[in-house]
Amino acid sequence: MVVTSATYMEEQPMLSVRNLNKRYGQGCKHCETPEMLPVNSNRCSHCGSVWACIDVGMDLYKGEIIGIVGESGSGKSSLVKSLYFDEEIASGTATISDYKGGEADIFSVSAQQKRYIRNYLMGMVYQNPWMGLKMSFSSGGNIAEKLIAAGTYHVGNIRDRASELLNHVEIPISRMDELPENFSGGMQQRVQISKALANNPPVLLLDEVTTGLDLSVQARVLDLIRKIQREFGVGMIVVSHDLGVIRMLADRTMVMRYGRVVEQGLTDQILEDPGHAYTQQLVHSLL
Ligand SMILES: Nc1ncnc2c1ncn2[C@@H]1O[C@H](COP(=O)(O)OP(=O)(O)OP(=O)(O)O)[C@@H](O)[C@H]1O
Repeated sequence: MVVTSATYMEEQPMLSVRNLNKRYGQGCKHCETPEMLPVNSNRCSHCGSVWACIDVGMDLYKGEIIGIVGESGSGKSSLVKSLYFDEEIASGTATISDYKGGEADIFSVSAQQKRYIRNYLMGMVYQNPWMGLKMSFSSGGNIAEKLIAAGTYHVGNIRDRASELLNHVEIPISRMDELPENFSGGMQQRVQISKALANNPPVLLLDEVTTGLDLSVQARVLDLIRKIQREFGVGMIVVSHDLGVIRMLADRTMVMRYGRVVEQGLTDQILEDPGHAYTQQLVHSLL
């Protein structure tokens, strides 16, 4: 399944994903392929394996935000974690226009090339800041780690870039040498965002980044994400179970259930006039 929009059709997508399948567990003769499972489940009742993503496809264009919604366990996080190589996929392909002219399947390249892609071409912001930040490093040190991985070694340059990034996410420069452990949840998310942006990646993946934050703190992080989209033209995939977040951020939305994309389209259209019964249920639960 592929999300496209006439507005973007003339450009080359920054990120294209095709037929992505992700399974947790060894599988058995009853679940060798996801099609062998009933449509209303993605878990094998025989061996307990889960097909977390089934035949997922999308095209993400420059400066666009695609929202991914769905109830808990629908496969949203597995999708972005697979794209960031945190998880091994079972099958599928993905290309990035800034990588080898958009010709190479990023899932098939070497571990070293995957590290390159993670360092230069994609940034990831996790729901849990402990996954995205080293809490024993200062916030500046966290950004430095990402810069060093991409070949910036000059201390002065690193501090300048870290100051610029922290300033951008409204963390006082005076706190650059403090451990993020001592920061509030909203501040930790902003440090994570600055770290993810360190090497100007064209694609940013955000997994439930405002979940668990107070509403006012949440609003500030959402504003920041919008600002980054406007100023840097970064393409983003935003995972959220919260349709309010999706409404505010996403140009287009994919709705996932049991690992499959059940509906996709322009966000306004999906929220105003949901076609699939499951989306209708999600939208009505928000009202
Ligand atoms: N490490 C894992 N091992 C085994 N199964 C997993 C693992 N991670 C996720 N799953 C299963 O894969 C399916 C999809 O999980 P995933 O976390 O991607 O869903 P989600 O839509 O992001 O849910 P949530 O909103 O609760 O984070 C679920 O059935 C989940 O139990």
